[in-house]
Amino acid sequence: MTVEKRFLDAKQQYEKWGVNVEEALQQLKHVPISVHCWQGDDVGGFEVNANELSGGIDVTGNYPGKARTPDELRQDLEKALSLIPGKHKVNLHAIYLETEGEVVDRNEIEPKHFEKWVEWAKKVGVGLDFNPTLFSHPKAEDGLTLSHPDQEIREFWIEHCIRSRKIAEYFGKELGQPALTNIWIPDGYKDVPSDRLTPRKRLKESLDRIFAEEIDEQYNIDAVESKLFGIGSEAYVVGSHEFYMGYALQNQKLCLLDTGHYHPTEMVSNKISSMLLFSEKLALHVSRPVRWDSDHVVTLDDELREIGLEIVRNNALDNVMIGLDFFDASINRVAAWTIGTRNMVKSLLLALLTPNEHLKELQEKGQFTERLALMEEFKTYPFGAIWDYYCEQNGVPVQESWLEDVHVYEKEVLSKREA
Ligand SMILES: C[C@H](O)[C@H](O)[C@@H](O)C(=O)CO
Ligand SMILES: [Mn+2]
Repeated sequence: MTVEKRFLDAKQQYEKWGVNVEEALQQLKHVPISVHCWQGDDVGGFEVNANELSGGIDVTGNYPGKARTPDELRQDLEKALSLIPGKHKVNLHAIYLETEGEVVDRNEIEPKHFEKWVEWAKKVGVGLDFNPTLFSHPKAEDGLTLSHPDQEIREFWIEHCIRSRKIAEYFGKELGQPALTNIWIPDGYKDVPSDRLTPRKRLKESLDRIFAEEIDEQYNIDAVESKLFGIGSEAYVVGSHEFYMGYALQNQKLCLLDTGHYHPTEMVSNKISSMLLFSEKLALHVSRPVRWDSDHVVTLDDELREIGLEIVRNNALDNVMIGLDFFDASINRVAAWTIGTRNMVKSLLLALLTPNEHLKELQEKGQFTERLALMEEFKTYPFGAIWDYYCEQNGVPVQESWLEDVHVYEKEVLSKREA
């Protein structure tokens, strides 16, 4: 049976519930997922004086063929994007600058260092997002940056972040869509602090300095990313969820929720409706924590499906900036991007195909038996036939056939890269 025939049969089953399938597919095409470049080279970057990965994050595995240069990383990203339906964005970190061999420190970065990324983005038709990199640097080695007691170190990182926003503004102007500048810092303490307030006061002052210049949101949108703990900051993180939720609300910035940055039973999906009641937009780093903030490749698990449902139920496809954040070096890195991003798109499609208004009515009427029964039955509705058609319509491989493309790419390209 052809993809289209299966699609038409499945479409009828959803239409029975008033779902407009064609409209859902059209909506989905316009939801960009921000694909994180750092999965492609294990968060290494291209600084001339590159440092070991730090900041309490970790990459495990040594699968051969990782990108070693900007051109290789862009080549790998292009391959992955060719296997993912829809038009997306690529998320860069400051350490992915290109300086023609010149040593450029974090407080010296400029838009010109990202010109090749912009040229590439125009060529492949993607938007760009940006992140200042406040880790993997000598001035971050004691695990404090924007909240550091040493003002000189704070000034260094404040300058880095100020420059990062200007680079994002450059992306926005060049590419005709706003770039998200997301600030995450590793600041915290391994053991129980004697003073939780003072570092947070310093962080607030630093952020106020960083955001002092108003930048038009048609070019740059600011986000701040919270965290619960990291390796070496198990007892206390300066930029906690409460800190950034308050700071974002008070300063009209986006709070960025990373799904690996909360207690294991605390679900980001459960936070979205509350956050959107008080702020117009929010940002996500969709990841998969296994035992800790392990940054596993995103799978189509219950939490991912619930995140998709919350975004759609809250009519927030234009208000939630969806980024991915995982780095797995134990598998083919192009496959990792492909699996994680296709799953994020699947999650949104599953939500768009759900008769959400009907389910809301059942809840309002207290018909909890029907609510539960239907939510469970919809899980086995023929979603796959719709997804396969969406992939075919968008010119990307259907079902697992993309894996063969990755195998060929690995044989012809990745395997030829010496470590
Ligand atoms: C590389 C990213 O900045 C990093 O993963 C950050 O987003 C984070 O989630 C740290 O745990
Ligand atoms: Mn993150």
